[in-house]
Amino acid sequence: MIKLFKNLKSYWKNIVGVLTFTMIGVLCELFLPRLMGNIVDNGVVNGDINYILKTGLQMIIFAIVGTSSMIVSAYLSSKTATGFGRDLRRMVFTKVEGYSLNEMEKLGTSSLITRTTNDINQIQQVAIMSLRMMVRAPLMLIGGFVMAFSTNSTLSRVLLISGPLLLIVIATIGRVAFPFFKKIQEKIDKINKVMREELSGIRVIRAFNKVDFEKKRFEKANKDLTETFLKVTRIMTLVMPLIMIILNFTNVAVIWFGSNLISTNNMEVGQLMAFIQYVMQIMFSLIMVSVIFIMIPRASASATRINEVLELQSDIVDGVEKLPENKEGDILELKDVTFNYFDSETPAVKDISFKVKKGQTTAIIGGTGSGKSTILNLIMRFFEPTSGEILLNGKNIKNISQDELRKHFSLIPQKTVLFTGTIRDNIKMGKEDATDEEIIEALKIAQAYDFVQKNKEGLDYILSQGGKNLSGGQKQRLSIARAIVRRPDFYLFDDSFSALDFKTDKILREELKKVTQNSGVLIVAQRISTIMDAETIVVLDDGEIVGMGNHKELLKSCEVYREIAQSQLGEEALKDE
Ligand SMILES: Nc1ncnc2c1ncn2[C@@H]1O[C@H](COP(=O)(O)OP(=O)(O)OP(=O)(O)O)[C@@H](O)[C@H]1O
Repeated sequence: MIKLFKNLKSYWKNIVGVLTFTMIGVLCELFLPRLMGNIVDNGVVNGDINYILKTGLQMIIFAIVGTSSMIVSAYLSSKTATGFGRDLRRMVFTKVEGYSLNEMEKLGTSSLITRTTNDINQIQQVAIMSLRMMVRAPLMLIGGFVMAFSTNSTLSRVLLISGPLLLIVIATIGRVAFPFFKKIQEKIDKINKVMREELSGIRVIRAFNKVDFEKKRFEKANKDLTETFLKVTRIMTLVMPLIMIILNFTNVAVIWFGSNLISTNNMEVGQLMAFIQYVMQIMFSLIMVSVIFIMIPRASASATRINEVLELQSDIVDGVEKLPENKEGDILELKDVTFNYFDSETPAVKDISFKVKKGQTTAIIGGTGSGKSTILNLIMRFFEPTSGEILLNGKNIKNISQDELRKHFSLIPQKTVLFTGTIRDNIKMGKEDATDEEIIEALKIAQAYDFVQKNKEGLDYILSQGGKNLSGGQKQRLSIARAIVRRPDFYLFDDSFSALDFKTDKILREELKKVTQNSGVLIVAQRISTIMDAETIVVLDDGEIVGMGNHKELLKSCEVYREIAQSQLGEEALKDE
């Protein structure tokens, strides 16, 4: 947690303010019992009204200054802690943005969300408490003790027993509770995960009548979290009664011994009253410390989880070299690329070598799970190849920055992702400064303009989260338009025509040809009709290339391709080839 708190450095002015105002506040509070004792011993006992009024006025001034200082200190500490929380959220977000998909999978989306929200909240709470209490409590403790000792040193011995006793009780309870706090955060992760799956998969869950099953799954996670909370709460409920017992016994002891001292004329009544207040201040400062100690274990479990995110080194490091100028005939080349997912021993793709030339279409075909999407993910550098290299214009993509690399590509992912906002906003993701004319042209090529035009809002039609107010095919066409508007050097289509009917698929590809003449096109497809015109077709089977060439060549040379073609086009169609 200390590591995280180092980020408070930029708030040093606020922190100095908190310390100063807390100090003033505490000093004022410490003087009040002394003044009250004086009123009793010197004013009340002697019947000196003037003294009472004068000292009373001093008490009012001390009270006003003390309270005002505490208000300023509370304001500054809240401002600092919330700013600190905002900084942490920003740091985590920026770090996660730089992760490769491997790291994302290692930590898990739900856990990353909990860490950015709930865990950072814990730290923020502790920061507020610490700023307010960490100065106030020790200052009050020491100041109270000094004042109590200076009021009556004999009676102060009572504090030497009750003070440490209180600390021992609090420390023991904190120690027992610590492991549970870590578990609580993990269980919140779990509940978030179930909730996320339930919400995103609600249609499938209902369609398969799995609502009860999901309910049970949620109940289980919920019960698990509740039980852990209960366990920790049971332990924590011991804190207050134990503190109160010690506090009350201390008071009884102070009054008992104080009365004896008064009866032997070694103490005055006002002094005893002031002493009792100091005891209260000391004990309450110990309670404040205990509250922090109770919060620290949970926050420190959260801090560990946040540090895990901040310290996880991405296996993808930005290169610094510049990409050579684009020329006609620039190519993307994969050379003996092999890749294993982090939790898998067998490679998802193995020894992959092929080229994607500008002005040509290259296609990848293969059964499900044969590694087609993996190849596109490697080209976009979402993952780093385990071995082999990917070259763009002859330069290993490792050596250039990810921004620089991705500028040259438009990826049309298998699962369409659209964002909340207008159609215009979504298309502009491809090119920030795209004009309406460019957007409309892209929509026309992507065969999306007709349905966009049908809405009276046109480009201003607002898409709900994930584009849920559109059909699968409409979403896919918008995703294609977003890629087209960019006019990249390379288009990567990951099974991006699957939701289109055959006719639209055909027209779209014909239109596409007009704008991709100077670009390299890499198409991953299941449908042979989508890719049979490609200059080069790469046939994948179980992560390995089993054939490469054009349609005609592959029909002759590649058994796997022939089988796919046969199953999709029929024996008759193949006879004409
Ligand atoms: N994130 C992942 N973590 C672990 N293994 C994965 C991951 N994604 C894919 N795989 C595995 O890698 C292999 C290749 O997957 P990939 O998604 O590249 O196949 P694909 O050919 O695109 O399949 P499809 O046509 O069904 O989309 C599969 O065996 C799959 O189980």
